[in-house]
Amino acid sequence: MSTAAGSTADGGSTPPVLELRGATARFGSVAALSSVDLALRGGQVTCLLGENGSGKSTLVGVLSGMRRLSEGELLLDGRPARFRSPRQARAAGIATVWQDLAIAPLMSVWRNFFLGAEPTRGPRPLRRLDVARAQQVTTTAMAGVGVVGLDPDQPASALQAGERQSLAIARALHFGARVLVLDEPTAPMTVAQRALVLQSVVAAREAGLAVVFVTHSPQYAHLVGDRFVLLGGGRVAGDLTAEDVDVHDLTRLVAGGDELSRLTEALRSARPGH
Ligand SMILES: Nc1ncnc2c1ncn2[C@@H]1O[C@H](COP(=O)(O)OP(=O)(O)OP(=O)(O)O)[C@@H](O)[C@H]1O
Repeated sequence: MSTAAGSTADGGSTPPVLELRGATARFGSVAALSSVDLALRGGQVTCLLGENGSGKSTLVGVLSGMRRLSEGELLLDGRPARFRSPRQARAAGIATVWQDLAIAPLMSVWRNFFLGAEPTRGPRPLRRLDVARAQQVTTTAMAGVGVVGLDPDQPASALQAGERQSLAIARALHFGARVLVLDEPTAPMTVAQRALVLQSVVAAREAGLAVVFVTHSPQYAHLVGDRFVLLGGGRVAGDLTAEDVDVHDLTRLVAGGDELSRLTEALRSARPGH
């Protein structure tokens, strides 16, 4: 439970890449998020857990440029940032893998990987697509997140759910994202497919990205998470590190909000520097 000297209450010693301070997002009179503080650091997997309606999707929307804050701020590298669209967030290095991830099913896997950013070769007026290189880059990038032996030329519709997520994560890594926001699909996945997704999450952490993993499963969260942020009613109901809780405790805490708030408070006051 102890933290290294100089570390902060959320378990990190490096400055956050992306941070929310007092983030509030309203839909009319409903506050989907209320005064949320969240610091996301490179090389750390932050799992976002909470019941249906607790504000997870709204938080993902805020981080990814889909939703504006009603109050509070979003900081990128310590400076206030305002994303007017997902495109702007992407350009700032925030890659989001949506629950209902869209792919172009009839296009090949490598086409889906590059989506308009394909490598070219030859001098300018005659420049053409470097298909062989695009295929090789796709194969290597997919192997990097644990999908080996893939035919990059097959239609993307042949990919299974977990492989599609891996494709999006491999893409984010290849194109230099600094933050990966992964909104886990609610549709059932086989254990093997889920394992692939978790492997991709680990690959992203190892590449130094700040990863936000939104999941309904404390068990899967505990396998890869460094930190667990539990939302309840749009507020942060718990903020724990992997050192604070084992998987059994985490499962129990996700199911019982009151106990969780008490534990989080107790841990916070026990941490050095508090
Ligand atoms: N477009 C909207 N208009 C009005 N209220 C909304 C809208 N989107 C979300 N809300 C409300 O905001 C709150 C948080 O919803 P949100 O979808 O962020 O939760 P969630 O944790 O992602 O839930 P789920 O796990 O079901 O996706 C809920 O009370 C929800 O009803």
